[in-house]
Amino acid sequence: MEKVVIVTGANSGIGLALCERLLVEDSQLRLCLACRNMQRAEAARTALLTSHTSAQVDLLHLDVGSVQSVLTAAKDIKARYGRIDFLYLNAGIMPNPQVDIWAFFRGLFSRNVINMFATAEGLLTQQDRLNSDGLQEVFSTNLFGHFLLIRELESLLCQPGHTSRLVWTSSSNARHSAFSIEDIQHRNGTEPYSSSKYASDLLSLALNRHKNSQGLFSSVICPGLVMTNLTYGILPSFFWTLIMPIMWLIRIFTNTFTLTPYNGAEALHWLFLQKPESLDPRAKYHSLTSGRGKNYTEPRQMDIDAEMSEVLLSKLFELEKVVRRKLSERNAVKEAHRQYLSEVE
Ligand SMILES: NC(=O)C1=CN([C@@H]2O[C@H](COP(=O)(O)OP(=O)(O)OC[C@H]3O[C@@H](n4cnc5c(N)ncnc54)[C@H](OP(=O)(O)O)[C@@H]3O)[C@@H](O)[C@H]2O)C=CC1
Ligand SMILES: CC(C)CCC[C@@H](C)[C@H]1CC[C@H]2C3=C(CC[C@]12C)[C@@]1(C)CCC(=O)[C@@H](C)[C@@H]1CC3
Repeated sequence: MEKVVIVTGANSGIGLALCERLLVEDSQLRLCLACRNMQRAEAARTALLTSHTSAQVDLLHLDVGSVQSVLTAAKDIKARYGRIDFLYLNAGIMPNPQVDIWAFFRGLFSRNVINMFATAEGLLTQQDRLNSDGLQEVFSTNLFGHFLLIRELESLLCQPGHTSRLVWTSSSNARHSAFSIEDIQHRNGTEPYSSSKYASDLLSLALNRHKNSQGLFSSVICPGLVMTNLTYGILPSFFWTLIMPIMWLIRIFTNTFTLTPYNGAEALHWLFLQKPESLDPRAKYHSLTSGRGKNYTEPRQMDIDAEMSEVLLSKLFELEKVVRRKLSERNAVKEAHRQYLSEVE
């Protein structure tokens, strides 16, 4: 039977490259591009169908940063598909990034230079804001929207006799010190991206502990540094093009500069081919590219703590309750308003 694969944030960058690679791997796939921007999603679908004319590529509207959109999309998925084989939780944002130039030059002449290029530790901050659900936007997009989606799809993801897989596009920028269990949304810090990615690493561990027995397996990957809209938000694309020879040079010292979306999707593609029982729930799977341009995947142990992952999970359940209650109150007010208008008209 054909596999059902859903990819969030599939209209560009690593998500789109993954879709292309998956169709090369298995042309019988039922591939669903779950995207916020439908115009870009349509363009991505057209591009995929140009090289895979008989492929089944569906589109689904999903804004992971909106609770209402996640609930509607999940309903749609349940109506369309009888099963889910892979759910790639790839959509992500890094708004208003700022590079600390002085820290960069200090790092350049320190012993920590390779780690700095691989993780951007101490180099990057972002400015976050509240979204219309009253949640921090980065937390909501990179983590909570995906969590809610999983919760809504539990009946499909945990079917007896069937294995389903979750794959998170995390980052080597995920850092314990950027995350606080007292402030899971990162309201009070300047590294919401790092915090949200660390939270996805924790959540994946907790999901494995609770859901493996029901046939649901979760993994996290880091695609390395890839030239996409996300990185063009850090430095303009012409600048990246200008320093490309330097980037190729750096690749000799660190294999984390994967640079192209195709290379960055390596670990996502590799996981598609693995048996879930053979995977380590405490490992992050890194897409790596050698100086000679060879792609490979390498597991590296994550700095995560099981106890903290349990606390995070219970906090997410709490927040889910609050968010659902707020949404139903908001919808009730909207409905009352609609009824009032229809009566006075
Ligand atoms: N590029 C890099 O170096 C690295 C990237 N990553 C991660 O890889 C993932 C993919 O990013 P990348 O390909 O680089 O960047 P892109 O900006 O190209 O892709 C991000 C995708 O996420 C989508 N997206 C953003 N917000 C939402 C939302 N609210 N709802 C639905 N979709 C949304 C975007 O859609 P839209 O067109 O609507 O904006 C886009 O399709 C992210 O999770 C990122 O954090 C991790 C490590 C390194
Ligand atoms: C290489 C150039 C001469 C100078 C570039 C300096 C910085 C802008 C980059 C150095 C390390 C990079 C990096 C990321 C962004 C750009 C840098 C800070 C990421 C944080 C992008 C998103 C991720 O998730 C990480 C895996 C990247 C880690 C490295």
